[in-house]
Amino acid sequence: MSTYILALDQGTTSSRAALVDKSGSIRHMAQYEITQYYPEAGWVEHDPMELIATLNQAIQDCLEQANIDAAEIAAIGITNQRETTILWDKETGQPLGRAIVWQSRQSQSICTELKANGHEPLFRDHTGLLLDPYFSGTKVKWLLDHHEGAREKARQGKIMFGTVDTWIIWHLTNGQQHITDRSNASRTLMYNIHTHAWDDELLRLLDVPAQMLPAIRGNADLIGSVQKHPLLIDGTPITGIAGDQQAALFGQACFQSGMAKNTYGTGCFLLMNTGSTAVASQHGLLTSVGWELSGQITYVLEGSIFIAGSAVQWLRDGLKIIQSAEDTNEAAASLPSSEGVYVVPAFVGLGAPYWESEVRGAIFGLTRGSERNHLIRGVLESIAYQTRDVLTAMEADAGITLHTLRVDGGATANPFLMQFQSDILHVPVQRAAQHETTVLGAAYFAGLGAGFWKDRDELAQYWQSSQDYHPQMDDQRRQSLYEGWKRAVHAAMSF
Ligand SMILES: Nc1ncnc2c1ncn2[C@@H]1O[C@H](COP(=O)(O)OP(=O)(O)O)[C@@H](O)[C@H]1O
Ligand SMILES: O=P(O)(O)OC[C@H](O)CO
Repeated sequence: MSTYILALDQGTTSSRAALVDKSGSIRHMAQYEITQYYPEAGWVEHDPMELIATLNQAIQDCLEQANIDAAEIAAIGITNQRETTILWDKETGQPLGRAIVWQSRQSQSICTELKANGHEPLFRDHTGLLLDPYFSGTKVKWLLDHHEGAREKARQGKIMFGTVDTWIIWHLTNGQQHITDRSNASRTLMYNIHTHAWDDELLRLLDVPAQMLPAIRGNADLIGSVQKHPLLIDGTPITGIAGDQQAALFGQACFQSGMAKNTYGTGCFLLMNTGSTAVASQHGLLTSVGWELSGQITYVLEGSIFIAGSAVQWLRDGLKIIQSAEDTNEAAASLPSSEGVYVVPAFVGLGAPYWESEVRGAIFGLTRGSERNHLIRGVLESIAYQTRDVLTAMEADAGITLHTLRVDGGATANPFLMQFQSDILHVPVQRAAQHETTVLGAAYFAGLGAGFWKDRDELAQYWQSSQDYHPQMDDQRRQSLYEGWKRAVHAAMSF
């Protein structure tokens, strides 16, 4: 009997596998950390083989915990860190070096040159993105430029490109399927969000051969089936894929236009469902595909914040002023305010809505009385302020006012941060009862594709809030705190 959907989430810091049952609950989950490589300043890389090995370990643990046979898996759903770029040899399956991670800046000079040649408006119009090293396109070009003969081999169809979803599917299907989905494709800088195909004009500018690109599918399509996998049964269907932020939006049941979620992990990713309209941002946000279901495209507006929870990790591992991320709650709450201290955590530049890749982090407002807790509080507040920057831009772009923000991700475990977030936005914040909304979203896509669940209405019933935070701060204080943040950001940018 098929009792579970197996959902795989290959993220920036870890690989997870989860078994989700008919009631939409995660029954078992396992997680393995992956190694981060920093070969040069601003570069971040992963070992593609380790991504697969850790996923397999997680699958094995999950099956053991559940004490089930792999035959009980009805279908598989995949979600992944987006934009991260892998090239591999079609014959041997060997990757060309490491995966270039979304945070990595090694293709900055390619972006600068394309911008200098006036190409940014074209990229922006066709892809909904910007010329920033964040996205896959310039990473692919960089890899082809740095591996001798790779471009020619790619032209001959011997080298393949994939984001992490594509790489996982290649492995699950024993090299039978070279496929991505629209949500991942729409983060590559090579996909046209209006024609819904790879864009030849952009491929020419990037000098990327079309032969190396995967086929594109809808999010709950039958993508392929498992072949010769050490843990899974041959023929198990793969019926869902989505980039992790779109999967989290889906897992949060934000199915209606105007609904939004924010995920507080390594970075923060605020996504709003804009329905069938691709809203072109005038305020530094990105337009991407949320999902395609039954041939219907849903678009999203996205604000990508590069540093959020990773600034908390910096307090722990860099400054060593906390033992664990949880310590930040008590430290911040012990003060009546940050007393004018602002931390701008622009460690890898600033993403939305500023897109300033050269700016670096700064601390403002220190006095002789400033101490550890001010810094900790400043870091947590910076997460909330950056979210307000993005939400303000989003409301202006979409022409709507948000009534509630659904939240998920590791840092939502911090009550101080969640209350401050609600205060600074002046919007209620609802923490999802199922915290693992990303993996859940992948399961939902796969389950819809496999007929495990009937429709989105059924899934919407499973959503619950575990905690609601309501705004308590008076308008004047909110305004003056936020104005201080804006001054701090602009001072950092002009440094
Ligand atoms: N109680 C907490 N307060 C603040 N930040 C936290 C807390 N718990 C975890 N975090 C932060 O959340 C992040 C982990 O969240 P997670 O959703 O697992 O991220 P990712 O999916 O990006 O790996 C870490 O950067 C960590 O510093
Ligand atoms: O793996 P996460 O959760 O840090 O998400 C990474 C994003 O997909 C990058 O765009």
